[in-house]
Amino acid sequence: MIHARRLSRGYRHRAKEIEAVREVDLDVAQGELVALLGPNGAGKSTLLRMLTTLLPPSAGSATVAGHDIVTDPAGVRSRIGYVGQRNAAGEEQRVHDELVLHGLWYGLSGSAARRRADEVVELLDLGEVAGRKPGTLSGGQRRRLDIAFGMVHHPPLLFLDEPSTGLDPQSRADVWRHVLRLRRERGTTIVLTTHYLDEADDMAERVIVIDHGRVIADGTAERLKDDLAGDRITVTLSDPEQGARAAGIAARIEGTGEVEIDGSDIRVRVPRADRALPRHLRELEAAGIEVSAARGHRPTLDDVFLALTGRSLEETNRQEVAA
Ligand SMILES: Nc1ncnc2c1ncn2[C@@H]1O[C@H](COP(=O)(O)OP(=O)(O)OP(=O)(O)O)[C@@H](O)[C@H]1O
Repeated sequence: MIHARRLSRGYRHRAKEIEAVREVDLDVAQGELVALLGPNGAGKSTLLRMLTTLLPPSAGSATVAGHDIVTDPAGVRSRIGYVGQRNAAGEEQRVHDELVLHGLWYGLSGSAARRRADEVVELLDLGEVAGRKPGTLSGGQRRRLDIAFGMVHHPPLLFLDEPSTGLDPQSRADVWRHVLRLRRERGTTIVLTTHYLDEADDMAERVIVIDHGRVIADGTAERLKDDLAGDRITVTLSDPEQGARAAGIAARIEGTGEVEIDGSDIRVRVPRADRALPRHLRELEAAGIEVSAARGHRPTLDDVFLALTGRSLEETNRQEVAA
C-alpha cells in the first residue's frame, strides 16, 4: 500500500533549515494498522502530509495505493482518506447533508452520495446526530464525523493524524472502537499518528517510532519491548544489609543483565520476568536470604523509547504540555 524511500522534508524558518523528516523508508502492506509514535515535533504530521500529497517532499520518493505522490497526486488522493488534526466540517449544514456534500465533491452522483452518507453514518454510529449541526456535537462525536468524511469515497487506505488527541478517555476509547471496526469490517489499511504510548501499545499491531525526523524502531509493540527494553524483576529483601550478596547471586544466574541495588530492592534485567522470578527466589532462599516482596515488570513502550533515545516520551510530552 505504501512504499517510501529516503523520503525527506525540510522547512526554512527564520533563515534556519529544519529537517522535519529525514530519509524515511517505509513499507505498509494492505490491511495493516500502523501507529506512527513520537513526541511533538518528531515529524509525524509532516510525513503524513507528504504521503497524502498535501506537501511535496524535498527529496526521496513514495508510492501510495499504487500511485506516485509527486507525479500522480490526483491518483493518490482518489484512493486515500485523510483526517487531519483540525475539524473538517463546516458549521452550516447538518451532519448528513455535510457528508452528502463531501460525496459530491468526490464526484459521486447525488443518489450515490446520499447512499454513501447513509453508510458512513451507520459505520461510525452517527445516526443519532445525523440531523444536527457539527458545532453541537461532543468532542468524540465530532472526531467520528471527521473520520466519516475521510471515508465518504470508500478509500482502501485511511490516514488519521492524532485521531484521539484532546479527547477525554471515554471518547478516545470510542474513536478507537470505530477505527478498529473499519479495519475489521472493511479491511481498511490505517496509518495514524499518536503521541499516546498506551494507545500505540494496546491498539496498533505495528508501531513505528519516530524521533527527530527519523524512524528509530519499527515492529510489533511486543517485539520492540523484547528487543530493546527487556523485562525486569524487583526483589525486596527483608534485610537491606544483604543487598550486595543478593545482587551477586542474581548476577550469576544465566541470562541476567544490569543488576541494580536500590535500598532493600534489587532490580535485575531478565529476558522473561515470569520465568526468571521463581529461579531468583529459589536461589536467594537457598542462600538464606529472606525476601519480603517480589514482582516482575513487562516494559512499556516508554521504556523502549528511553532505551532508544535516553529520553522518556511521557516526560517529553508532559514538558510540552507545561511549556
Ligand atoms: N510549516 C512549518 N514551518 C516551519 N517548521 C515547521 C512547519 N511545520 C512543521 N515544522 C517543524 O518541523 C518539525 C516536525 O513537525 P511535525 O508537525 O511534522 O511534527 P509532529 O511529530 O507531527 O508533531 P505534532 O505531534 O506536534 O504534530 C518540528 O520541528 C516543527 O516545528
